[in-house]
Amino acid sequence: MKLQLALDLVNIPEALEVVAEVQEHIDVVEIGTPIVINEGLHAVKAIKDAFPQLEVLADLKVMDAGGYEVMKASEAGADIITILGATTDETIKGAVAEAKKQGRQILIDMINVSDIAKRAEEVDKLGVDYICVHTGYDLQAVGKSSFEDLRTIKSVVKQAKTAVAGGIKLSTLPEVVQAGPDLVIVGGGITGEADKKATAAEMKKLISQG
Ligand SMILES: O=C([C@H](O)CO)[C@H](O)[C@H](O)COP(=O)(O)O
Repeated sequence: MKLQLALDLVNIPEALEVVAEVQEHIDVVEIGTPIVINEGLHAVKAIKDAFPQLEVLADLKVMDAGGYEVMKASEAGADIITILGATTDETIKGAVAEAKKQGRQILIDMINVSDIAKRAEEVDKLGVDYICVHTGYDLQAVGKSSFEDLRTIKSVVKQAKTAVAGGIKLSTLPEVVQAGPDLVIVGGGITGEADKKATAAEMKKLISQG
């Protein structure tokens, strides 16, 4: 089980500072959608250049032009690129083909997919690397979480690795770890803490024990 730090509400210098603080306790750094919108793929390159030992995920949430977007993110140094589960199979197939060519991985973000079990079974057959259940900021704000959806994908996905994101904190991590995802994604649960390093270390410890 790996720990991914999601960086969303920072610029490139702030992102570099946070990763420097917690780098020994994380496996993957996510350049979140807001950073990509604000800074472009330069943010992916800046983190990969500074921390080549860490995997970098570009959270592009691609909805169209799958092959092209994966090619550009790969050029910037992304190891993993996100594609929306809500898009067409054609977009996902294009992304998977390009990722294989470039030696990169595809994570399917199931945000706002209504029938999680059905769509997870479908995308699992398209050769994707990860299927991720995700409660976005706007639904977190009205009290939703992804824990039930994680159990759902764990019961239907046969090929891909599973991931979970959305509002995970140190206090809720044990429940997540118990469900056994391959990748746990945490943003505000680390970046919102006064001692980011200690929080990431404690999370990594819980994950290693799980
Ligand atoms: O993907 C994300 C969100 O849609 C904003 O881009 C976040 O990276 C993801 O939700 C993890 O962050 P937290 O919810 O703060 O843990």
